[in-house]
Amino acid sequence: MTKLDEERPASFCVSAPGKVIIYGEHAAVFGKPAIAAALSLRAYLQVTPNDDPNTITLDFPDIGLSQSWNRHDLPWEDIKGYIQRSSSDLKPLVTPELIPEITDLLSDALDDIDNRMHYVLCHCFLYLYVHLCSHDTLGMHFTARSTLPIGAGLGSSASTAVCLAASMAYLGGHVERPVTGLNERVRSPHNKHHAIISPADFIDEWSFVGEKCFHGNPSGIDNAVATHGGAVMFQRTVSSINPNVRTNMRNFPPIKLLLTNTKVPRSTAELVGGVGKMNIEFPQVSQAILDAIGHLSNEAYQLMIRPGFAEEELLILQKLVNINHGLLVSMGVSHPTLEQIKVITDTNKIGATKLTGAGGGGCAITLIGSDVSEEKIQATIKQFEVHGFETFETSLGGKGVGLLHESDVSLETRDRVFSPEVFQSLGSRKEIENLAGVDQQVWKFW
Ligand SMILES: Nc1ncnc2c1ncn2[C@@H]1O[C@H](COP(=O)(O)OP(=O)(O)O)[C@@H](O)[C@H]1O
Ligand SMILES: C[C@@](O)(CCOP(=O)(O)O)CC(=O)O
Ligand SMILES: [Mg+2]
Repeated sequence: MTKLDEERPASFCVSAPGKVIIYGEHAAVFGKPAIAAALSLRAYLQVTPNDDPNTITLDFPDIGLSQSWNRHDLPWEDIKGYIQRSSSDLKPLVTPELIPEITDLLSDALDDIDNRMHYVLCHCFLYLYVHLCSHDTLGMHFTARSTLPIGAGLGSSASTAVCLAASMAYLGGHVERPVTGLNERVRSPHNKHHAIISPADFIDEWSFVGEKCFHGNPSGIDNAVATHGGAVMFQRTVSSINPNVRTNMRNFPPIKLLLTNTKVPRSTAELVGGVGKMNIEFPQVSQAILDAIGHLSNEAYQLMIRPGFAEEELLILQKLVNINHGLLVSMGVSHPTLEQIKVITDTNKIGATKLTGAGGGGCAITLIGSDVSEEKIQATIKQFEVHGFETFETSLGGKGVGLLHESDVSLETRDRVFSPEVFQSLGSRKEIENLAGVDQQVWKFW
């Protein structure tokens, strides 16, 4: 082995799922409980060494972004004084708000970016990079692909933030490689009473910072699901002292969901901002709506964990879906296309529909009735297609953040799996899943 080989950092890929919020979006931002589950649609981030170890390269073809920086041009010295570190192990600490001085110091590196979406992504990348990596981290090539629709309410921002946080936490030496395979149980459950944070919680915390870069005031539910996977009941703690409450729902009931994308673009930041305005304009009205959503999430949770979940529970869950949608409409976050989906599913009597995620376009979910025939569902999907809507087939409750290390991939396929060019050129969702996934069994999960 030559000296150069020894110094060459290893290639790896990280991946995190999107999510579907079943009850409680928007209210989650204000500390009300919400229920969400991981999707099988995921974001993938390939990280490979650059030929020039001084260059940091980003290729995010899903949004048409190619960007690079010389690592020596980042203002490491000026930023150093603003980064807070743990006194015990010197790991960087998340702060309740983004540090404006750091954002300001990064503005030179972002100067030449005039596309808003590119700017937000690059700011998020650099903000996490200067905290989690260092001047000495060799320049890598970060290439991202997602099988999730972007800006459609399925948490693409959070799964991207989780991939960025996980890759940098690993590069920066803050977390070890995961060791748990796809079908294995976590070998050494983290002791909650132990002072040291688990790798998954470290990634969760830093991806929350990434979500803040994407949309200002996130609740944390999306990045929690993208990190930990499965299905959760989540409640943000509005005081900064207590941690958020995240209850895993291991026995998530076998509910059948139809996930339909209106394909109307919208921005979570704007929709969350709109609800914030309503809260200031009509505080009592707004509070009553948010409280009502919190109550219905609690009711739904009790039903979902009831042993012997059956028809009776499903019917009540459907009623709660309808109430939840009505409350979201009253908050001004629906869209005529989402109402069209609701009219079609109600007319066809296939189930109860609500918007999911931030709304304003994006996706709706339909909780399908137990007696609805497959023919009826297919006829409804055809009707959606006429309106230009797209229906996704996806399963709920999958794995959270994972890592595929080059040493886990055979020598014959390694060059292909870790080639940025090949990764960027992949066409279909299946191609992305298969190449980045190789054999799914090889991935390890934190
Ligand atoms: N694959 C991706 N490549 C680059 N940026 C992405 C990707 N996925 C998500 N993003 C970022 O997330 C933003 C969308 O987030 P958001 O408005 O919260 O919608 P959602 O999270 O529902 O998809 C995009 O504008 C982009 O900045
Ligand atoms: C509206 C909200 O509840 C969910 C936003 O989800 P998405 O970005 O639309 O996938 C905001 C949040 O909880 O951070
Ligand atoms: Mg988002």
